[in-house]
Amino acid sequence: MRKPVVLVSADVKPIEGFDWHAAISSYLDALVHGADAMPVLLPALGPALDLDSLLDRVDGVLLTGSRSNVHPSLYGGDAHERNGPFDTRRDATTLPLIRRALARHLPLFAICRGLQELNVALGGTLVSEVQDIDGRRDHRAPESDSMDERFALAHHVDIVPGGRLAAVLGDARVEVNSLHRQAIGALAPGLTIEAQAEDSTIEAVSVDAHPGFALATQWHPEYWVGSDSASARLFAAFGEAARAQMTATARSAA
Ligand SMILES: N[C@@H](CCC(=O)NCCCC(=O)O)C(=O)O
Repeated sequence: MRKPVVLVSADVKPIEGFDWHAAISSYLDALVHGADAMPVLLPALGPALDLDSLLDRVDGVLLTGSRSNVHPSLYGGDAHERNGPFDTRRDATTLPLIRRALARHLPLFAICRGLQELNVALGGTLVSEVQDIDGRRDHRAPESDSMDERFALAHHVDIVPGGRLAAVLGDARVEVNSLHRQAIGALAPGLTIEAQAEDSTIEAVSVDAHPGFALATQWHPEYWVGSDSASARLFAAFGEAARAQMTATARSAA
């Protein structure tokens, strides 16, 4: 049976003297094994891309995390190098992609940097170096060469009762990993908070005008999708939404 196809954001990475367009395998593996969907990488080619030609052919969009930060010039922030590293080609690709995908009501799942891109794409802002803000915890990954240690569950988040995330995870507390220096500052118009950390950091949002799955998490459910129940439920729900999109598209084409 045909499986839904999900467009996955890519970073631009210098490797062996060339620019590569790349995504971490855990996101791709989570789509295949957690969402039963087929990932297709979207190169960060910015305005060279005809996004409608791509979005006509997919059933969902996944925005991955990245160590790079959304360029501060896109939300009136301090564009100093200390707020880097940056990936302006990714920014130039994902921000218009988000707006076009939402306009089409395509299922959208945004993770970490992806949540930050969603907030900026819709007119919100970010704060940098969250750990230096009074009253905030350190949300950065632990110093370690072990990815399991870097992505270890680090703190709990409180899910907003009755919200769209609660519909997937239930309205309790979930333990999440934490690998970020930035966070949502001013929430964009049209976004609703779905979960917060104890220090009030926004940890998940949904898109008000979207009729289906349009969720973003500051944490990384892709990493433990094979062993963590909340992670698995998120990717299963996203896969179900992409499958429904695929079916609806096929019906309208018939
Ligand atoms: N750069 C942003 C977003 C953080 C993010 O997406 N982290 C994923 C990469 C994790 C890692 O390998 O360190 C921020 O810092 O807020």
